[in-house]
Amino acid sequence: MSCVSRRDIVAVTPWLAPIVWEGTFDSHLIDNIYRPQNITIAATVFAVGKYIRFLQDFLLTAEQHFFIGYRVVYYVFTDKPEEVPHVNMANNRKLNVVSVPSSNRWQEISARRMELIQTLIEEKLRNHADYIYCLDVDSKFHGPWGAESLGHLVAVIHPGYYGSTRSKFTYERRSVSRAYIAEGEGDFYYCGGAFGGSLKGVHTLADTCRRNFEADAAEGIEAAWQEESHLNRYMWINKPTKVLSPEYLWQDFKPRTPELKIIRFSGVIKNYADIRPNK
Ligand SMILES: CC(=O)N[C@H]1[C@@H](OP(=O)(O)OP(=O)(O)OC[C@H]2O[C@@H](n3ccc(=O)[nH]c3=O)[C@H](O)[C@@H]2O)O[C@H](CO)[C@H](O)[C@@H]1O
Ligand SMILES: [Mn+2]
Repeated sequence: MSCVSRRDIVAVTPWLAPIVWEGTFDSHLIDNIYRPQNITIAATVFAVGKYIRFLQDFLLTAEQHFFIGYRVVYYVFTDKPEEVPHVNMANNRKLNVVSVPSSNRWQEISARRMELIQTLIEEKLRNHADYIYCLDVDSKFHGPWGAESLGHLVAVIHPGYYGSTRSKFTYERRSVSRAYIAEGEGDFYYCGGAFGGSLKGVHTLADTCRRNFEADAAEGIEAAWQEESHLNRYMWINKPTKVLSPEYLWQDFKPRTPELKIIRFSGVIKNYADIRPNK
């Protein structure tokens, strides 16, 4: 077995879900389990407004690293379907474009993803995909992201907070919000930029987050980090069955720490003033 044990990281949660780090799994063995199952992986990515500029690198690098050897279907949500770049793909991989309206607020674009993901699962994915990952477009793949990440409900630890104590997590702290997490509660701070799981697992997550987001909005409340706050609340109540380490969503501006043996996916450095409709 090629896997070596690691003593510098925690590889299991207190509810006994694996925390996936390089060196804790044998991808050959995992592929031997999943390849014969002939599964399809859906990946959603939103490229609305100026974020269309990130799509080409996202797709090119995904074609090098994301579930290579598996059937993959990308769903690109955009208001600029004519600007979706052409990227050559292996014949078991394809891309579908879904037209969506733009918005003047980036917060709304980001948050509305939950509703669109829910609808996609209901209307298009049932019987056509087994697992789904929902990913930020302003990011690139740098290393393999494969079947070791599969699970019913999968969350990624936010790279900004994996070494912090709970009191530093930027959860929604106002009890009026449905994303509220009280002081002293919460497990990890998860990122909104990458999550996934089985269709059923993600459908329930998206449906719940969307309802809570809308109920908040009807009362004039927007959680501190929009859908990311609602996702964190959801994952606190409904524990993820697999947790991915920050290898699965790093940030290019962050210096690498010794625990990080590989970067699989990472957010590019962006000039917010230049790309967001409102700042
Ligand atoms: C790494 C990470 O976890 N990032 C999260 C973080 O900030 P980020 O700064 O990463 O948010 P962001 O600006 O990347 O927006 C999230 C995503 O929404 C889409 N988008 C956004 C604006 C726009 O004009 N057009 C467009 O297409 C695009 O796919 C983008 O990747 O907090 C946000 C809170 O709302 C989301 O939870 C992000 O996922
Ligand atoms: Mn982002």
